[in-house]
Amino acid sequence: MPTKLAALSSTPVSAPAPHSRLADLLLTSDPRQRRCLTVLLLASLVTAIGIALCIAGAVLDVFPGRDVAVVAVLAAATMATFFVIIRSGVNQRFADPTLAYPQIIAAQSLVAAGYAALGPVHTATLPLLVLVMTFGMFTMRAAAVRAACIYTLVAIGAVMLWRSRTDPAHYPPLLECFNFVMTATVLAAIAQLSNHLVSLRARLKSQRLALEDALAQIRELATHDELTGLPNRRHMLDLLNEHAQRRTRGGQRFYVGLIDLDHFKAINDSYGHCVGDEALRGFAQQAQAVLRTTDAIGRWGGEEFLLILPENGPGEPTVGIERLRAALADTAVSSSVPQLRLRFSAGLTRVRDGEPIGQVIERADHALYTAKSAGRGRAVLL
Ligand SMILES: Nc1nc2c(ncn2[C@@H]2O[C@H](COP(=O)(O)OP(=O)(O)OP(=O)(O)O)[C@@H](O)[C@H]2O)c(=O)[nH]1
Repeated sequence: MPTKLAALSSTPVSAPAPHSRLADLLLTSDPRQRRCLTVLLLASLVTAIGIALCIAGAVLDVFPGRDVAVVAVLAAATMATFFVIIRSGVNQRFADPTLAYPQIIAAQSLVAAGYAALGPVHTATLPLLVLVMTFGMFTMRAAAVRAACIYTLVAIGAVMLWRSRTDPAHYPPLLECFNFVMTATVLAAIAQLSNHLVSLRARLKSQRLALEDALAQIRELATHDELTGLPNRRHMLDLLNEHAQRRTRGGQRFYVGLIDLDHFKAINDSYGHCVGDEALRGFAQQAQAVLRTTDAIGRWGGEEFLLILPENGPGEPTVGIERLRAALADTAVSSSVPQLRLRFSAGLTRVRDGEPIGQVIERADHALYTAKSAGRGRAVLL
């Protein structure tokens, strides 16, 4: 399309700070991977604190150190494995790259193992079951949260039953029954809450999409003419200023042109306003098809259009305009009035270095007036 004149400014990009380089190295620069790894690191921090407490408990002889050490090593190995899988990008091969479900299942299995190993202080692990499910609630589907809750209940129930039989001194059966019922109640509440959370997430997502749509529409309306779809006057002024600024930094020279459709009032008067609108759309389509992709055309107002034509080596700037004139002589711009042909006059001028844009437009307008006075259907270069 000949409306694309944007060239990237050469703003220097500053080097990232050392801490951000370290964060990129550890967590990658991909925002999604980063989110997964950040959650995993948070879970690892909780695990590390748990392991530190276990070491302290074992040193103080609060519970048997050997079993707890096995669970601690397993926990550290599990976290490290998930970190490697996500950091290396292997997780991208799975349907859910967050790996939330396998992580939750692994974490709950470790908590259940910790429950079995911690003897006299085993109930301290129960809040961890809730914490792990809370991690899952924010990312998993409601069905996956339900399945994870059921798995957790079965795993912890089996451990409670096993330990109340093998070590009733530290796992009194009655206390275990109480723990089991309480755990089941909390997990059921979490499963229920996750339903609300999922519908809330869905609502937020659809609101975000609607907002993005509205924003895109507003942006389009602010910069484009509704009838022809061409850039509007304000956008063309922005493009003109961009070109002028680029020129001061050694960019291309350029011409500015004004096109005015000839006897357009007569089209409206003879065939009606709708045909007039159709003709304006037809003109815009032809102009976009015929002009160079480096040229820009926008609706300046009514039946007047503004052109920006970068100078690509020696040659007449009117070549593109004459190509457009020839194309319009051959093209029907209204389906209801197929014999209707558009003619136009054009005024062109070369932008002088450092010249205010208003002055350039005034000169182009003067050139256009000269073309009109000279009998229309022509281009004048001033
Ligand atoms: N259908 C339609 N007509 C428009 C629109 N904007 C401006 N016009 C019409 O364009 C016509 C311009 O008329 P004039 O300024 O007299 O120009 P002209 O008839 O083209 O005559 P010359 O420019 O001297 O050749 C007016 O009748 C406006 O109503 C539009 O969006 N749609």
